[in-house]
Amino acid sequence: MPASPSGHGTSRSRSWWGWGYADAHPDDAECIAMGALLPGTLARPLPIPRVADLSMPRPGVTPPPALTHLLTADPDVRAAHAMGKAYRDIIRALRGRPGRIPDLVARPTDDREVSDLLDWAGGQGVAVIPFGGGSSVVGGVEYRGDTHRAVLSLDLTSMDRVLEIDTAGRSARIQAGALGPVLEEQLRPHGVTLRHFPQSFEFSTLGGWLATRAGGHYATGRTHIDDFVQSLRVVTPAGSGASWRLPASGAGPSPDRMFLGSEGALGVITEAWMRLQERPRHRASASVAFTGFRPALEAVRAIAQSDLSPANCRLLDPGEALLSGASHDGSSVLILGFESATSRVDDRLASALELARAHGGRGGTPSADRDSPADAAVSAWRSVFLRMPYLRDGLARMGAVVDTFETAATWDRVPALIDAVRTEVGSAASKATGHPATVNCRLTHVYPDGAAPYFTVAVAGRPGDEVRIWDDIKAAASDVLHRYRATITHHHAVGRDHRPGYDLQRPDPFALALRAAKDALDPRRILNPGVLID
Ligand SMILES: Cc1cc2nc3c(=O)[nH]c(=O)nc-3n(C[C@H](O)[C@H](O)[C@H](O)COP(=O)(O)OP(=O)(O)OC[C@H]3O[C@@H](n4cnc5c(N)ncnc54)[C@H](O)[C@@H]3O)c2cc1C
Repeated sequence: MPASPSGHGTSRSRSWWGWGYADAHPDDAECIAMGALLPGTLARPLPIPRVADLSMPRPGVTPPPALTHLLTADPDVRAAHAMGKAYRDIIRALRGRPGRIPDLVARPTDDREVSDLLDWAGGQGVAVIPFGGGSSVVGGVEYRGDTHRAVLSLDLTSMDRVLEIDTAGRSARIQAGALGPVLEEQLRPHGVTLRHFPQSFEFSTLGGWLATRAGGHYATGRTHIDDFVQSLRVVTPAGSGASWRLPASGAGPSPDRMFLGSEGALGVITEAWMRLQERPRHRASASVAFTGFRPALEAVRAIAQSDLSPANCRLLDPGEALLSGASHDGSSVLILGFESATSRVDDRLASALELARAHGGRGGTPSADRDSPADAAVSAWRSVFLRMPYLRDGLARMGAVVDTFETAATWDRVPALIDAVRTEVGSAASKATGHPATVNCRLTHVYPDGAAPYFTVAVAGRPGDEVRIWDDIKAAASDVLHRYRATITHHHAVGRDHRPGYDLQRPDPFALALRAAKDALDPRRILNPGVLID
């Protein structure tokens, strides 16, 4: 059995403690070079942690013979399922203090087996943590309680098939444990795609996307996975069921809406009918530089409020632009991209560039209408974007405190919100560490009525104190978001880390209804305890 969830058809092994493939992590020399850019970091990287060094108690529960073929207590597998992939998780693993390690990991292959595992766990007082790719960045896949007899990580990645394709209706029935590439590989021969590409695409699953309401690469329009859902099948401790496949329905509150974003606390999503698209044949992209960030925000608002609907409309502030190599002269950079399966997109790009220039944007030579961008800033940004999680882990090895958080707010609040986050989070980070901190911002998704700013914080930590420092930084960030009535998360989900912010954000009657749903569907409180509702 591999050391971590599927390497999806490759022989490469996944890192149990860090992002992605173990062989893709920066080596010591690269870590040291990165650390030199952040004053106060360590002289040498922390060693790569070893599972053999973890203290791992024996499983606190013995499964019945009928289920043993689905379960493993292999230490490598247990360690790989102990946490998600936030900075908080990476540094705890590096320090040899991961969260509570699950007693057992189960890999069911169908609904019946999921249901049998839930029945057994309910009878034994075992907490069940649904686990897709384990890419949660909000403490969504770890157990932090002490009221359950044992913890079972329910890994869905053996349920990874595209079961049916409805070509006429352009939709497919897909098992929830399919990792992004596994799912797309099965759709490709049919000329269709789900075309949902979160940054974590390679190592996250359809079920995880649905359970967290993930945000994909579309910057406008269909930004969240919700927009592609036709129906869901869910197994709960109280029974299983599927919603009808419908193109749209006005029949009362949507059953799918109850499980989208339910983060494994109400049931296990086992499959979904998903709306597909033809593969795009026409693409065009360009970047535009701005001297000031405010005019750039205005340009983005104008584009978001037009009917141009760019697939990519990422605004990078000067720090982000520098980090990704998109600019070296202190400019903010707007990356624009258009795509279509049916018609050329050059005119739409030209119109967006016109709007950007009307707000002071410079440059913006459109690429040819093809896949690889001609624009150097667009290319630079794309390659750093995909490598970024590996670099973050390298910086963590150098003792840096470095992670991201994201939000969304209406346009009337966006500029002041971004300023307040930069100032207040930057000063909280410096205060907590005694080192200068950087807080960079980009807009990942934009809407006619608002935008989703995404922040990256980097500061040298104090050895051994990194988790507390990050928690202080996150608390300062949550305070600002709450004050500006900006959501605690636009797409990273709530998990355990965002519970306080989520509790403040949701209306009381809704909390009552959620608690009632939890009572009805999970009466023994075994599913992902501590997430969304107690
Ligand atoms: C480097 C990096 C980049 C990221 N980029 C993005 C991004 O671009 N957009 C974005 O939205 N998020 C992003 N994330 C966050 C994360 O990838 C998403 O939350 C993703 O949707 C999680 O999918 P997963 O399969 O890994 O789920 P997991 O991490 O395994 O689980 C996430 C949550 O869903 C629950 N769950 C998982 N599967 C099921 C199921 N079948 N039924 C019920 N509950 C289930 C879990 O219990 C947990 O609460 C990123 C994370 C990292 C580390």
